[in-house]
Amino acid sequence: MSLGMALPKAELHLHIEGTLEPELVFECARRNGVSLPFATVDELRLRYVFDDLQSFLDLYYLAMGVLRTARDFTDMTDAYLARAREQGVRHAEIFFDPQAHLSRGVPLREVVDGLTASLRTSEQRFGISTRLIACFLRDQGPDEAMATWEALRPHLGDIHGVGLDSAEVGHPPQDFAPVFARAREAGLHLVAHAGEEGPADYVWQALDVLGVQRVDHGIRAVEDPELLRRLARERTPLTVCPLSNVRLRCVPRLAEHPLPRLVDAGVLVTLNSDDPAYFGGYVGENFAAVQRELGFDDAAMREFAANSFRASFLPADRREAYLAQL
Ligand code: HPA
Ligand SMILES: [Zn+2]
Repeated sequence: MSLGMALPKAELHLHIEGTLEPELVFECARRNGVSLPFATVDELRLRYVFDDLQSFLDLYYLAMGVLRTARDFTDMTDAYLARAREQGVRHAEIFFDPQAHLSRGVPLREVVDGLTASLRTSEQRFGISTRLIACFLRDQGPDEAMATWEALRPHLGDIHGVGLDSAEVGHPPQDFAPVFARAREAGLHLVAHAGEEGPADYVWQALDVLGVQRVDHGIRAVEDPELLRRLARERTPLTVCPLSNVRLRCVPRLAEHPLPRLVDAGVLVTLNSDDPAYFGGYVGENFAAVQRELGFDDAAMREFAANSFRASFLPADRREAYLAQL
């Protein structure tokens, strides 16, 4: 097994709905009586070629339409944890998209119960500690985000943070200042996707207006030297997803990924899979691809793994215990 696969690591940028493999899409469709616009698993897999973020999101929201019951969410999460364990994951901070299910008439109780039924015993079964982060769909606007926040309130015992995802361009972080302020007052951790397809200015807004503790993606920060200095000085982590960036054509090829420039600027970078069922690899495969294509040495790969624990929302003593394993 390659070093990248074997290294103990935390995964901090993982959409649980993006772990839905085609086989489970068909299994859930069958048991829920949902009809699909593809005949076979292979036909679905052939669609996994994307021009940009939106073309991916169209298929991502379509496929997750088969998730109807708590059991579906439990099975999907169990399958992710089993795959993640094989790739060295010891801790996972997992995103889910409440609005993508509420809008289809699936009660939030069903979603959260299904996810937590798996996560509650993830340490015993898979040796993976977990946290759950609810993301607002930025393209559905700030009012719907606030309504979603209200719907989430009865579930806050199971939710550790909020994030911001979906179609980025034209939906700047600053629009979501009120709902992030509520989450902050409730003591939640704050993250946001910014600088994936959107400009470096969205990263500034995520930091200054939303007050996020980590930036998801953030790769377009390389276009702004002042922003790089800020991220490095404040040790604000970026959760970079290399295979995702190539598949969604944010970066033409892995060999041209801005990762080395981010590292050289002193930014605390982590490596993650984003939507591994769709982007050709789980987190260990992202580590392996980065080492192969960008020529990082073993010490640099260990540093990415160490960063994943440093950037986690675990308490300091648990972070230190994980770091001691590296
Ligand atoms: O990479 C992503 N970007 C934005 N929204 C998303 N939702 C799932 N994956 C993504
Ligand atoms: Zn993402």
